[in-house]
Amino acid sequence: MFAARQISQSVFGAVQRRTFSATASNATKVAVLGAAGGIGQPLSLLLKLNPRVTELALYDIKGAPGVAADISHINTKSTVKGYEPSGAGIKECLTGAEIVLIPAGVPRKPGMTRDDLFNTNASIVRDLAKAAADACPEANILVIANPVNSTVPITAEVFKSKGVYNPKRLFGVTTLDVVRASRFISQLKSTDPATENITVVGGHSGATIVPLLSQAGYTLEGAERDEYIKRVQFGGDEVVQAKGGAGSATLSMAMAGARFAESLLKAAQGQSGVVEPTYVDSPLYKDQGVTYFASQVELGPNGVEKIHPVGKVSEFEQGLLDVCLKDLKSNIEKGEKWVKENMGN
Ligand SMILES: NC(=O)C1=CN([C@@H]2O[C@H](COP(=O)(O)OP(=O)(O)OC[C@H]3O[C@@H](n4cnc5c(N)ncnc54)[C@H](O)[C@@H]3O)[C@@H](O)[C@H]2O)C=CC1
Ligand SMILES: O=C([O-])CC(=O)C(=O)O
Repeated sequence: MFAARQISQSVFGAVQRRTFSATASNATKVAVLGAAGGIGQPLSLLLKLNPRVTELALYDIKGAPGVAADISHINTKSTVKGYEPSGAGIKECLTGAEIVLIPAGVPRKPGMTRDDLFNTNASIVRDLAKAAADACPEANILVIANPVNSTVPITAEVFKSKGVYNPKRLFGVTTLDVVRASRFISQLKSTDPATENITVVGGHSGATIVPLLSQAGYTLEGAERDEYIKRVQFGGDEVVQAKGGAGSATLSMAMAGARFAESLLKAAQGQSGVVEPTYVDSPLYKDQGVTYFASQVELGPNGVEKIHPVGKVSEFEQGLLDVCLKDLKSNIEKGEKWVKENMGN
């Protein structure tokens, strides 16, 4: 238990570290769909180290029992079980889950945009969302699979079609953008990255990722500003290039996913004031036809507790937001249109 506490403290961000408690008060089942993948494996590892998780259910079309057997030897209290499409399958994996993380889907190769993944990942997410809507309609669903701007609306439409949609329980995981924005500013300003917490709003691809440096009291100018914004917006591409065809960010994403899950668990277990930026069904720009938007969201026992407004932004940031909203609207509409035409059985 001591080791778990130390590792958890070192992997989660500043907000988590200030408030971290190692006491698991509730029985909490967490499911990972796509658990044998590049993100799924380290994410499952980090969840095994989280004392708030009491049962870990790992599903993949291949390899999950092996990952589960491996992780189950770690000396923390939670139980771990792997599931494949055959046998007990996804239904048993999901039944009773409080949190379902979905990193299942193909990653990018150099030269691709996240939207290029749509054709493959839309149907994967749709089918997993159907399984979750049937087996654990009240769970918190955390969508990691790209393109997040579209896969979240797809998930929502599936839940709506089954009459179990609760907008407070559906989250697009954009935590990695916050992690990057915080890390990259710390490199420019020589600060401790663990104490930075840059708000990032919008969505999760290129120009839809809008870091709000002004809200952290920072002003960058000229080329330095442009390079910073580009690095945050295209941080994913930096990793895709460096991996040279072997995939996209997995380890930093696992950390980001585990951080978001930890925030939800803390809020579910009664801690107040837990705030994370996340891409949710949001009223903020509905009047402009943008029905999902990432902003600071206070989490609570019912999922989304309060969606904070974007707040004061600089003129430059307003320009970024205008571009973001245009792209986001078309990403959302694409997902909704596709799933309505391809809902299947
Ligand atoms: N939201 C974010 O910030 C980020 C999202 N991503 C996205 O996460 C996704 C996964 O990335 P990686 O783990 O690197 O890919 P990966 O290819 O290493 O792993 C994906 C896993 O999903 C499994 N899978 C495929 N279809 C499935 C199905 N129907 N049911 C269950 N499992 C299924 C595969 O067998 C594989 O194990 C990609 O779409 C990627 O773009 C990646 C990084 C950051
Ligand atoms: O870039 C990608 O394709 C994976 C991703 O979403 C990220 O690293 O932010």
